[in-house]
Amino acid sequence: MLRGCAGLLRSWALRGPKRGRSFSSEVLHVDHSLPNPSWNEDMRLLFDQFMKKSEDGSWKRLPSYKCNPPERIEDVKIFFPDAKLLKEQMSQAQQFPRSLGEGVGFEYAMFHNHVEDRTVCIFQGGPHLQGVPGFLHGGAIATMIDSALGMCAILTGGIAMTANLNINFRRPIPLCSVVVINCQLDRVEGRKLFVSCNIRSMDEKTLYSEATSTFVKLDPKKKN
Ligand SMILES: CCCCC/C=C\C/C=C\C/C=C\C/C=C\CCCC(=O)SCCNC(=O)CCNC(=O)[C@H](O)C(C)(C)COP(=O)(O)OP(=O)(O)OC[C@H]1O[C@@H](n2cnc3c(N)ncnc32)[C@H](O)[C@@H]1OP(=O)(O)O
Repeated sequence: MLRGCAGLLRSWALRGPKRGRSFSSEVLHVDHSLPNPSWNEDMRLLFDQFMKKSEDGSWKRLPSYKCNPPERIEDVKIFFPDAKLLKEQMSQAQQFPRSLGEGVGFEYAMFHNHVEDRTVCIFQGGPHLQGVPGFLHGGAIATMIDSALGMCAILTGGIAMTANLNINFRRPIPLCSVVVINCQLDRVEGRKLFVSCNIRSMDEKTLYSEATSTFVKLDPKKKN
């Protein structure tokens, strides 16, 4: 199903990539987990359904930006005191899944349920994420899985990194279709957070992928 893809490519071709643009702080601090014109009907429908579920406070939409705010960078610096974070590099740094143009890469929104330790990510993979013609690249799928599982782990356990990620790709995901990544925290053992997820079609009939992962909470006593 390539619904919406042609239109996206057309608008990308018409506008062209914004070459050499320096990002203003306004652009960098836009919340990208809100609907934009590239979202197709399915994506909007799911978004609205989860916003409805968020009304009683059980689910919370997770805002998402191209750049981490300074306080987040400070949080992480505690664990990497010797890291040479060059000012110039840091000023250009962006969250990988937010680094592509609107509609052509990773379009997603995440919602978290603190009581159930679950994170849901609705994901529309754009035309620049192609692997086998017409389908998403496995690396793009892995990126979204890692990001969604990462949020699930970090929101429960604090700052942690992916130590291990196992994915079974069961069915190819059509480019520009909308899928749902359902993540859950399975258990915690010391600093290890065991999380898992599946990726399903909107109607839940197709199981595209399943994954399990171990995140390890960073230890401030260790010099990373
Ligand atoms: C990721 C930074 C998050 C920053 C958060 C900040 C702000 C939040 C804002 C936005 C969030 C944005 C994104 C979040 C979403 C996505 C996150 C993406 C995450 C990544 O994309 S991240 C990149 C890839 N990731 C790495 O680059 C890790 C490289 N790696 C290491 O840095 C170390 O390896 C580390 C730290 C993992 C562990 O090192 P360590 O020295 O602290 O711990 P140690 O080795 O002692 O192990 C302690 C216990 O974990 C067990 N253990 C260790 N390794 C294991 C493995 N592979 N499999 C199974 N179990 C394992 C041991 O067996 C022991 O278990 P036990 O205690 O039972 O003996």
